Amino acid sequence: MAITREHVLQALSTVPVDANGTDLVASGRLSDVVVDDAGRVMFSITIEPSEAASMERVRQAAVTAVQGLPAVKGVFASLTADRPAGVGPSGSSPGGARPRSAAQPKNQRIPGVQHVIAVASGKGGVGKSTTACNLALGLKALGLKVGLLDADIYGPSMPKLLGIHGKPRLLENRILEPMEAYGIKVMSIGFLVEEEAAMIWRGPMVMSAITQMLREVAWGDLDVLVVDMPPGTGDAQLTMAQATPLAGAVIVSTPQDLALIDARRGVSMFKRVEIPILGIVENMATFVCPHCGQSSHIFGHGGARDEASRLGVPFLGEVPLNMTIRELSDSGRPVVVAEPEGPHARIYKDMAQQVWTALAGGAAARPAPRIVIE
Ligand SMILES: Nc1ncnc2c1ncn2[C@@H]1O[C@H](COP(=O)(O)OP(=O)(O)OP(=O)(O)O)[C@@H](O)[C@H]1O
Repeated sequence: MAITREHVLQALSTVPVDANGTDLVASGRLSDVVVDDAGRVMFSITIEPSEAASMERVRQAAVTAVQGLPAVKGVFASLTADRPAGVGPSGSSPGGARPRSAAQPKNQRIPGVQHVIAVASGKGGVGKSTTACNLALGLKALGLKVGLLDADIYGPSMPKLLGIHGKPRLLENRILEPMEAYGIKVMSIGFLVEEEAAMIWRGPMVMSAITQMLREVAWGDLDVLVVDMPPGTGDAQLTMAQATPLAGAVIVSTPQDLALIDARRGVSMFKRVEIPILGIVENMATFVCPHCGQSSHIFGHGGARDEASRLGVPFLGEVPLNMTIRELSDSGRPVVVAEPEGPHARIYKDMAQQVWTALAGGAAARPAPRIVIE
């Protein structure tokens, strides 16, 4: 018998949330309950930030209750807290103070993971996921142990980019085993929910889903965990910044003015939460005609380099607009592994080297202190 929403609600109505015995469904804290065709169940529980610890027990009880239903193949439940007062829609808070929600784990390290870096963009479609994936493989090519977390909940692309099929295994204590491709460990919401269901992950649910994917996955020992962020500069990015000690962020932009304005916003958002900018990448910089070999600058050229220098952050390189990059990505064989000695792989490997040098030096983008001899 297929599992339905009603079955799930019935199970959740047996879970008490307070000493008076109010049940989860009656408490009004339950989000919409989503059940997909494969029998996986998703929901979130709304809490006050101060209730994070006590309500975690309720979340676990809710998971247990739903898991006990026949035909349930998986449960993804999260606690969500409203934005703290004073934090605007783009995540800004008056006076530039670092906004925090007590519902999120605060900057705890992920055991075994040396450095977590974010790959971000101010807007969608600029090639952030392509860059994150090839940068991760470039780091791997340096001999490092690398993980890749696809936190782009709105449009997870790593399963396709890396040609990964199947579902991650559930280990003990609700911990997921990451998938593997080309020698890197990979986790994506795309492994857990169908594409259409991913679109349901909105607003506060996104925050909690990201922290779960960071912490409830057996990453093991990693030198670098690369996180492909959702595009934009909103809550999900701020959650990320707050949930884990990010060693730095790489910002991807195309050379267009509008993309650059968004990239600038991305840089300032990370700076506001004191996360070093590892550098800016210009993607789709030049178009080399496959027929005549002539280069043209469809979106303009050099804008990101200029912007990086204006903002005082490193410029990590420019990736041309190239059909091979696109075709290989579409077929699940990223260019760094498909053509490891080719010119495009070289660009990503150089990028990886610069990022690793900054990380290993511990300096990231922090300016060295100025020594004044008097
Ligand atoms: N340098 C490039 N040359 C050619 N095609 C590219 C390049 N970079 C990315 N693409 C293609 O552009 C499309 C968007 O890229 P990608 O998914 O990496 O962008 P994104 O910024 O992560 O998008 P979203 O925010 O929508 O997830 C993909 O089809 C990808 O193959």
